[in-house]
Amino acid sequence: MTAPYLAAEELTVAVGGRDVIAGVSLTASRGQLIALVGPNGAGKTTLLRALAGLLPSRGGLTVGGEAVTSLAPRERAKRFAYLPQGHVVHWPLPVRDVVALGRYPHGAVDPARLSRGDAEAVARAMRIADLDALADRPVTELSGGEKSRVALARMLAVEAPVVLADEPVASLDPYYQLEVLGLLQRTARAGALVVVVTHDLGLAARFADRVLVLAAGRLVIDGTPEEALGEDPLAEVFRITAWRGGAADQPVVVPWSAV
Ligand SMILES: Nc1ncnc2c1ncn2[C@@H]1O[C@H](COP(=O)(O)OP(=O)(O)OP(=O)(O)O)[C@@H](O)[C@H]1O
Repeated sequence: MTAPYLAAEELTVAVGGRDVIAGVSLTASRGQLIALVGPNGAGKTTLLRALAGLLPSRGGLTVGGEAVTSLAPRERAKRFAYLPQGHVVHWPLPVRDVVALGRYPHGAVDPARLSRGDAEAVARAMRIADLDALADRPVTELSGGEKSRVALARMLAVEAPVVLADEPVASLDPYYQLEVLGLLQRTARAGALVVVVTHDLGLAARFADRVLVLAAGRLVIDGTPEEALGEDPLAEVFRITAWRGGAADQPVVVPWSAV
């Protein structure tokens, strides 16, 4: 196992006067795809934002051995690529220019005048997200799923060591759900630490190396998909039963009934 790249020690996040995240400790290495799961309101988005230094927190938080709070905003934006939930762009910019916004932390302020390195990163992200055919279309005219892929490509264009994606497949059809999880898995295999928030326990089981289960702001399970999505955690945390099996050496979890 490679050395931890991201470390949180007793991380606590207060929102609206109460601790929404309470004493979360974890370490994570580059090369891993981690699924962050939990019921509605458990604190997944809050934890993801806090890990990127987008929310003030108490406790320890380091990235690459440095305190996240010690990093200048631009340096933080280079270390953490963050895909917010339900991301929308309201300006009718061409898809390619929206993806180029991902190079802003690297100093690219004008999509029409990208350096060669920035242009190559944008082209890589567009290709990975299967957007070449949409490159010149105004982003406002795309379908919800197409917009999601643009947001994903913008995030990938950062080429950051840590990728934090909040429900990246929520509005995608099954083909692109599998494609996007597959590409995030390849991004992890290429050396990034990828954390994905999802309600799709089947995709979490199928693609994640490790699953973090959050309940009422606490990290209650940190384990393999088999451990984290076993019968007891599903009943106690998610209040469901599931059909569990395996295919091609991968765990299969199909939510079955509410308990
Ligand atoms: N700005 C805010 N002010 C007050 N409370 C907030 C704020 N943002 C989040 N919360 C509360 O913090 C808790 C965790 O919210 P969060 O969005 O992190 O949960 P989540 O696990 O991502 O939920 P979901 O699965 O529904 O997206 C919720 O109870 C929510 O009401």
